[in-house]
Amino acid sequence: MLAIDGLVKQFGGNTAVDHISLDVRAGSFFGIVGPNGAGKTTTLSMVTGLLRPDAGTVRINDIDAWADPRAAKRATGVLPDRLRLFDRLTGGQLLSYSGSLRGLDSRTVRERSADLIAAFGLDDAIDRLVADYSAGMTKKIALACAMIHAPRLLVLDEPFESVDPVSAANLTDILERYVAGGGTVVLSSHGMDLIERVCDSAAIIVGGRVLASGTLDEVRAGETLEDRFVELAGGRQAAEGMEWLHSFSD
Ligand SMILES: Nc1ncnc2c1ncn2[C@@H]1O[C@H](COP(=O)(O)OP(=O)(O)OP(=O)(O)O)[C@@H](O)[C@H]1O
Repeated sequence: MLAIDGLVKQFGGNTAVDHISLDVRAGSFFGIVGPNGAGKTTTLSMVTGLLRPDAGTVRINDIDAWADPRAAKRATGVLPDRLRLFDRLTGGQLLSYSGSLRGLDSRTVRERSADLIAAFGLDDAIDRLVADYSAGMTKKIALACAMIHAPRLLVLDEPFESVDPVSAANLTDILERYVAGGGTVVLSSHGMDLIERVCDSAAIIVGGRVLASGTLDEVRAGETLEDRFVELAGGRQAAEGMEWLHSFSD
């Protein structure tokens, strides 16, 4: 469903993504983990057409995403990092707008919006401006907008950040049903437990490179995902120094 081959991105002298290759099969729930600054957002931005790669290819459903971006975008729903939404619209208006942009007729938009609003538990918020939403509610409306055109692939950059546990469980449920129906999810997250619970495959990215990828069991290699992650990311750092922090200001 998604084939990433030899992706490279440099910012000045810094290689943020260093020949990343990943294969995500259709119907997979794929988690990407990595320390801060590992290159996860940069990789996902190149997958979704938001950032041009210096080298490498991205194929979505056998479409070269950079040679035929329109076709690739039709197949993809995206929740980018640091998302800027048209937040002077209400949640309902934003959903309609997203549906229209995707070429859906108004009846389909109405029907799907109603389903999404119910599924995401946004009934009470739908007539309020998105600018007034909490961070978690903003994630939910953005995810609903990403799903309205029924894409084959969902690419979600930290979808659970700021989302409360009940909503996260609800959101996981929605995504699991989407995958059970043949959809494919690729998400990045710092939530190891969550990835272990919901994903069937994963990749650990450190320093712009894939250090492990495959089924969850292959990546864990007999450990917990968190232990394997910490090991590959260079181990835990002993918190030394900063004795001044115990001197307290008063
Ligand atoms: N627009 C940019 N200009 C310059 N450097 C950038 C830019 N975007 C990302 N970088 C750098 O590229 C590297 C990878 O960043 P990226 O945002 O992809 O990491 P990440 O794995 O998503 O991190 P986090 O878990 O903290 O979100 C970092 O060193 C970052 O400073």
